[in-house]
Amino acid sequence: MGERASEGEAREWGATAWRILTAVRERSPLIQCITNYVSMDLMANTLLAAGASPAMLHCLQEIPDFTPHAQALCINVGTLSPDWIPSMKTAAELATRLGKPWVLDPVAASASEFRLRACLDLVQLKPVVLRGNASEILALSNASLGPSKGVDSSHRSVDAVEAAKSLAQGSGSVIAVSGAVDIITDGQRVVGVKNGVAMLQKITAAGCAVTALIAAFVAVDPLHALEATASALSIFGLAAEMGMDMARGPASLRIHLIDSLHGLDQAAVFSRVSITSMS
Ligand SMILES: Nc1ncnc2c1ncn2[C@@H]1O[C@H](COP(=O)(O)OP(=O)(O)O)[C@@H](O)[C@H]1O
Ligand SMILES: Cc1ncsc1CCOP(=O)(O)O
Ligand SMILES: [Mg+2]
Repeated sequence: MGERASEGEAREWGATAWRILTAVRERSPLIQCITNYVSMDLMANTLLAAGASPAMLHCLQEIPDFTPHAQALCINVGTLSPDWIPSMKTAAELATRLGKPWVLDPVAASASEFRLRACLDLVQLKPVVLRGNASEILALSNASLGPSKGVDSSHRSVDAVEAAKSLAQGSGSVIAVSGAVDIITDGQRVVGVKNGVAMLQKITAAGCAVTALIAAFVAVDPLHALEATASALSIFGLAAEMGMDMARGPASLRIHLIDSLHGLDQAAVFSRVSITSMS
């Protein structure tokens, strides 16, 4: 796989990421999040810092009234229990029926048969994008439980490229595998994102937060889900890189990441977005 971006390609990706971030800031899309208890705060603050409008609504009775008003939906199974599943499925079905993009985060998909089954059922409901770590993508692609470290990955993203392509081809979703290099594929094209810092792994719900950011980016550019996904991962990683310059550890990185995302300017995006075609 050739991974060197030409200068022209790098410039184009910078322009794409900036265009989509600007659209999020200008249009402030409403993002409905059905997400785990751990992630609610960081996810909502990440969306706000990017310019989007978060709503953490997961009550089944509210979905028919509320989901039609959202520009995108983010479903995350992190603290799953059986009573959450009807809300997730109803919202996903409604979003798909209304032509609204929805995004799935299959947290700890390989932790149990119950969770794996729920994630595979949700994949059937056609998320526009599915973002997980390498262990989660491998479990879904093989439809089997693997070695599980719970919510953290025990695999490298680069070792899940073929699994991601096969899952994308089987599901019709764009698949993103996060890690040191984020891999994004629609089953044909493969793109890599190098922005980010290793210390993100020490902030709980960093993955959940970037999945919600993907939902915001896809909300304003639903026809280019792969580009929107790569851009969101790159912008989040870049905010982390800039936040890291001021951070003293994971707790302060969490704060500086949000500040950097809020303040991100065109010069930084054009010069530091690192997205390359890998196929
Ligand atoms: N080793 C790393 N170096 C740089 N960025 C990383 C690294 N590992 C994860 N990230 C970034 O951290 C964020 C969360 O990814 P990840 O830790 O894989 O998700 P999860 O928390 O769901 O397991 C992503 O933006 C990803 O790019
Ligand atoms: C620790 C934990 N336990 C259940 S959900 C959750 C948060 C996981 O967040 P992420 O996948 O972004 O690390
Ligand atoms: Mg996760």
